[in-house]
Amino acid sequence: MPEAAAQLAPMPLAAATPSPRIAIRNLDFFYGATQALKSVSLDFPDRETTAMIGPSGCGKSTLLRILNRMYDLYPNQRATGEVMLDGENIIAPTTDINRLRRRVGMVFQKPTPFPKSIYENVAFGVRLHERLTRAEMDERVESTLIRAALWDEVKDKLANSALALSGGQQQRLCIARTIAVRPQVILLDEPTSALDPISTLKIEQLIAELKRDFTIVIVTHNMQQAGRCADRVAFFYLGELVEVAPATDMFTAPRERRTQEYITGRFG
Ligand SMILES: Nc1ncnc2c1ncn2[C@@H]1O[C@H](COP(=O)(O)OP(=O)(O)OP(=O)(O)O)[C@@H](O)[C@H]1O
Repeated sequence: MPEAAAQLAPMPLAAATPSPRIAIRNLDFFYGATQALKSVSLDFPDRETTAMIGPSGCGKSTLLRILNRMYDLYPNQRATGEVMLDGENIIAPTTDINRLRRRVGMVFQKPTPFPKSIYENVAFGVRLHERLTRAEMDERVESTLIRAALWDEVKDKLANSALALSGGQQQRLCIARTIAVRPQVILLDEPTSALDPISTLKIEQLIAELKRDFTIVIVTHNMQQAGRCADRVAFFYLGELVEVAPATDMFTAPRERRTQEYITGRFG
């Protein structure tokens, strides 16, 4: 092919690789003078679950908190580099934080339902962003609770306090509250560490179900959980991303010695 024609020929498509919903490039993060993340570059593909693992203090939660600009609440915390969400650098000062937090929802380690009714827990965030009729809101609450695998357990007590639910039910309600506003990305910070094994299994099943519609990023200390839930696993050590790989490869044939030592329990 002549050179000019070759330049015009379409690039071959990487069909097997889904496009990243979030693309991080050269991300540094500082708590005052302490650098907690060092030149991290990492993609979070759409409709996949990525687990972040690594020993305590390696920067997993810091990275999660960057993705919805939680660090903005603290004046001495600072991120530099690029965190592109659908082409927009969300760490730029011009980012609309309210809009970002609607697009990127977060579920915390301990279930944190509002001290309100089950219905209100789901409806509250929706009201901040949308004007729905009563019937539309009823429909949103029901469909969301179905999606969060909680409807059958709560449909007859929607007016009851969310605080009367079990820990596992409360965490599913927190997931419902997050997905009710229709985000693109769901961040989960050790979402089952306060739960019993059966509740943990239900949340893991729910995560597997939700990834059909969302980009999911989960921080977990539990390697089995990462293996069960995640399509891809990213291993961090001392603020650096050591390697990222499909979950099956990461746990059977890690490329880096530090990853191998960590997943075989030699440190952390
Ligand atoms: N508010 C803070 N002020 C100063 N340093 C902090 C703050 N929060 C975290 N750090 C430091 O930043 C580094 C990364 O912490 P981070 O909480 O992100 O780690 P982690 O991998 O999530 O740990 P863990 O698994 O224990 O939750 C650690 O060295 C920690 O001491």
